[in-house]
Amino acid sequence: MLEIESLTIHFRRYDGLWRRRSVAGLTDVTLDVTAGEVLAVVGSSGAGKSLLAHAILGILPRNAVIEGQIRFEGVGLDAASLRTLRGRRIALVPQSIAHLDPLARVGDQVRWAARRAGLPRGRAAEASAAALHELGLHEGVAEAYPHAVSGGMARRVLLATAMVGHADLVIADEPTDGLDPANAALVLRHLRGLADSGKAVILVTHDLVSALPFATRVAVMRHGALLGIERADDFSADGAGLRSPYARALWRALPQNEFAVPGEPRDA
Ligand SMILES: Nc1ncnc2c1ncn2[C@@H]1O[C@H](COP(=O)(O)OP(=O)(O)OP(=O)(O)O)[C@@H](O)[C@H]1O
Ligand code: NI
Repeated sequence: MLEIESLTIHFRRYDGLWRRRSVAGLTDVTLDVTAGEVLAVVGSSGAGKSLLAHAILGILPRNAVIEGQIRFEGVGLDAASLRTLRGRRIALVPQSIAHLDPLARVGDQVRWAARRAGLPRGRAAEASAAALHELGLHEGVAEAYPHAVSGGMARRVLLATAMVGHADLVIADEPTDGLDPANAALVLRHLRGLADSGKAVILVTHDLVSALPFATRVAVMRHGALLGIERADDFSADGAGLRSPYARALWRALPQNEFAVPGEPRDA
């Protein structure tokens, strides 16, 4: 469904008045996402995960210089194609709950997302109520302003705005940040459900362990580069099935795995 080929992003910056400098963001990232799968994109802070998400949606800042190809169902993504795809066939769950409009009731915001996705007025109201309900948010929540809902609820509202238009590709940027384990699992179950119903999901997260039960494949990023794409199932036992040495090291270093590595000293 989505193909990214040799995506490189850098940022132009001015040092003082005259000197221009270029700061690397992403380097030569190639990956694809197919219908029916959850691709988890993992990496520590600053790895470039959000940049990747924003590049797909075409919402990078003006000083970003982009090279490479991004194709959605074979069509190159550019400003024109994105205008029709964004919010309709490709949806974003943004990383920060600050992206809710503080001056609008949350139910209205979900309804607007449905309208933007092309649903007629009546259907949009219905779909928005259904999406909120499905995520365990009762009717009172729809009437509330963002400041009056908890962080966990706000996260689910953001997920509802992305789900309501039945986009084919949902990009969720840290959708479980700040959620307790039960709510995090609820959100991840929903994303998995989208994939199981034939959509494609990109799940950006720094929490590999929580994502694994719901992911099909895992793309491991570090310092703006893609270090490998692994099958989620290969993150098991001592990780011998993992192809990238970094992914293997990452897996073996997890606290719960420290005894699972046969024949290796624990502090190696
Ligand atoms: N507008 C910009 N100008 C210059 N550099 C930027 C800009 N936006 C992002 N970067 C840099 O790109 C790198 C990757 O940032 P990104 O937000 O993608 O990281 P991330 O993996 O999403 O991290 P986190 O887990 O903290 O959200 C960072 O080093 C960041 O400073
Ligand atoms: Ni991020």
